[in-house]
Amino acid sequence: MLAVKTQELIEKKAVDTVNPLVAYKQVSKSFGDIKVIRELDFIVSPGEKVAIIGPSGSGKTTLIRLLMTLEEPTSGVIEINGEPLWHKEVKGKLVKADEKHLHKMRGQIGMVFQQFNLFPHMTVLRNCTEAPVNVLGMSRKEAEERAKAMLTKVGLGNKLDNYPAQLSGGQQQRVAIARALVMRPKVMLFDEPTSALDPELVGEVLDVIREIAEEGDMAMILVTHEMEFAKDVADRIVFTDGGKIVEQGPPTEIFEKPKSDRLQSFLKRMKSK
Ligand SMILES: Nc1ncnc2c1ncn2[C@@H]1O[C@H](COP(=O)(O)OP(=O)(O)OP(=O)(O)O)[C@@H](O)[C@H]1O
Repeated sequence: MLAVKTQELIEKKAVDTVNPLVAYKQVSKSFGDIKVIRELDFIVSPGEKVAIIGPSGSGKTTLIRLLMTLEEPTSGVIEINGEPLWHKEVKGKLVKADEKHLHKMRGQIGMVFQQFNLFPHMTVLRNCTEAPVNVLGMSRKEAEERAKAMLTKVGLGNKLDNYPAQLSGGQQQRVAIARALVMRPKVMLFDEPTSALDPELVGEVLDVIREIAEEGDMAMILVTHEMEFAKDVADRIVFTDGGKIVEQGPPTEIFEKPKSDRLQSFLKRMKSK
């Protein structure tokens, strides 16, 4: 049986929106004694593009690792399309989810990390077909067709048979983006996707992300230190500090009329960098 609080949170409607794609309800995450995320409520609508900004250590990466099921909340509930990520119903009772449930939920999410995490011994094409074949059960033929289309979309249709080591960092990150897209996720998570790149390679990766964002239907949650990019791409900017959302709103409000002292001084520091 679940704790009463968890049960109540699952039953509680997410604030502010009728059918959120993603809902964090009172989510906290601690590592030992350190509370990194604090009773956080956060929603993302279908197709919405959200950029998360905030000082180093404010919990941005942890926030999206929780959705990717790479971390488990210490308390609170996360839902995708109204279905709890870490809990499932068995015979009318909510219980802790098993690996099968997590696997199914994870199938709706794509993630692109700072490091590209490609398999070095596999070709570019193979890197993009392993998960759809092994995780989604897609036929290899369909996976290859879809992978080729996604690799072409990110400008790498001519690199199918190359190995990661033969590509630049920017190209490797574009493979990682194509690999996530092949899975047809409902939401794509980007964790500082350009921070491991040489400065001259940042633009090509941002351009690809921008293009995907403009296509529209997939939601995106993007952790970034690139303020101009966040302004361009996001429908909403979320400013986190101390494991909480301090302020959020459309880019024009957040960047041009920041309300809180903490956001004002963060933006000042970012400008002077
Ligand atoms: N697995 C872990 N074990 C212990 N502490 C962790 C772990 N993961 C994160 N932390 C701590 O949690 C805090 C928040 O980390 P997180 O990476 O989420 O912040 P961030 O806002 O993404 O930072 P940055 O902008 O520097 O990437 C940091 O103090 C970090 O050291």
